[in-house]
Amino acid sequence: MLIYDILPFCVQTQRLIKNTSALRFGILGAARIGPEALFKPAKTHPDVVVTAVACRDKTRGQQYAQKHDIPRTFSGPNAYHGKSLHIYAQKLVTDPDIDVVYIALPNGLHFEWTMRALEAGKHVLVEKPLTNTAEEARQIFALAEEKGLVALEALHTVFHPANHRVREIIQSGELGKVKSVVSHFIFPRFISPLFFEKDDVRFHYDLGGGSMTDLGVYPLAEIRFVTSSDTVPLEVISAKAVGHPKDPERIDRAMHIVYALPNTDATAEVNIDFSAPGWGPFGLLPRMMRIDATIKLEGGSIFIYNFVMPAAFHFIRVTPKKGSGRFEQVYTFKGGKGERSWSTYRYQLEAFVDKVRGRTPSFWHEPISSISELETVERVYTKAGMQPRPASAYKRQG
Ligand SMILES: NC(=O)C1=CN([C@@H]2O[C@H](COP(=O)(O)OP(=O)(O)OC[C@H]3O[C@@H](n4cnc5c(N)ncnc54)[C@H](OP(=O)(O)O)[C@@H]3O)[C@@H](O)[C@H]2O)C=CC1
Ligand SMILES: O=C1OC[C@@H](O)[C@H](O)[C@H]1O
Repeated sequence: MLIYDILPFCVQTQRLIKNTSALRFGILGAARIGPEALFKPAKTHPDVVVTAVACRDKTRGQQYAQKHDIPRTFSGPNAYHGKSLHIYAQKLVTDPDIDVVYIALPNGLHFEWTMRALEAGKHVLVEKPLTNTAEEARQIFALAEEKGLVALEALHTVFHPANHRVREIIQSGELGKVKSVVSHFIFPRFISPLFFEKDDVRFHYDLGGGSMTDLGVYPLAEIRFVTSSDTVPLEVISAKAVGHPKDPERIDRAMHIVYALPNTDATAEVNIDFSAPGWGPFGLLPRMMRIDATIKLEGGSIFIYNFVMPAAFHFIRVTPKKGSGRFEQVYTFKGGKGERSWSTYRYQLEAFVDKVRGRTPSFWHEPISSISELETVERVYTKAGMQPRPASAYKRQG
């Protein structure tokens, strides 16, 4: 089970009549994230159909396709690795009946398969983090631009109106300048095995695992987005990693990071953990699951609870130093597209399709934001005394 499996997004499952020329998406990997990030949102988008999945294992691929109503399966052993063995994934990305490739593979494979899809002339929606290195991200956006294709890192949270509302409150100036931010994304140890597999892709260095690449990109994106500092890498003042038992030297189970926000003396502190131990005598008292951010400003504070899955439930508490506070919950944009039931992924899909269709999306997660996010991730690992995630061996073709 993963965190999104427990969310009540079922309201999104009503069926629509699709456009006859709807964009045909193919997913690489019979991935756990597929249903929440693409299949459910696609059900309410008239211009999206999911038509194919590539999977290493034939039986599992077929079961996945059947379960999620995906008409075509490309599968066979070792679909993603080796010179000739990647044939099934390559068949999907080069298939003339696919318009968009959705890359839901482990992080360390994102670069190669995004490049292969772009080389084949396909638009690409890539799971977060876009790549293992900032240089790889630059290559992706350069190729996408050269080919006139859309490539988007699926950093879905920044598409949701709740996070836009926090940014709007800060930008309005009602509470003055930002002084500090503190953010958490923490899974307590007692429930961690429910969300992460024993041998999870997140715990493999060669696959780009680690708490910073997996969990850390969310608080990082939130901090940068709400403080409008998402076009430059953040300076990392300090970063302390706790090693994961599977590979303690290279994989971080937890990270404590302090960033400097640009053009100000404000700092942002982040705590992330795949499996936070209990506290108190013998660590017997369990910790709470935490997904929140507190922004302190000159004139008060803003707290957002659940900036990662705000469609399930969230609240924004605004506490001015003078006067009374308030709570807000924001599920739609005023006068914009969207519905109460739309998840972060659904808003993201709307924007992605708008972009592919040549319309201006109401919001876009720009290439510069992805590149500078990855520069920051590299800085965090270096500061923490760990090797940044390894670059892919894949070289652009042609
Ligand atoms: N946007 C979001 O909210 C979320 C995003 N993610 C991101 O999505 C991506 C996939 O995560 P998730 O769905 O949890 O992952 P899964 O564990 O489901 O793995 C995804 C796919 O990767 C392939 N795979 C697994 N292990 C290996 C391996 N050792 N070598 C090569 N391929 C392998 C499998 O392909 P096959 O089916 O062919 O066996 C699998 O289907 C990650 O980048 C993650 O960061 C994840 C969760 C939430
Ligand atoms: O949304 C998420 O929550 C849990 C993580 O492990 C996952 O990769 C992430 O995207």
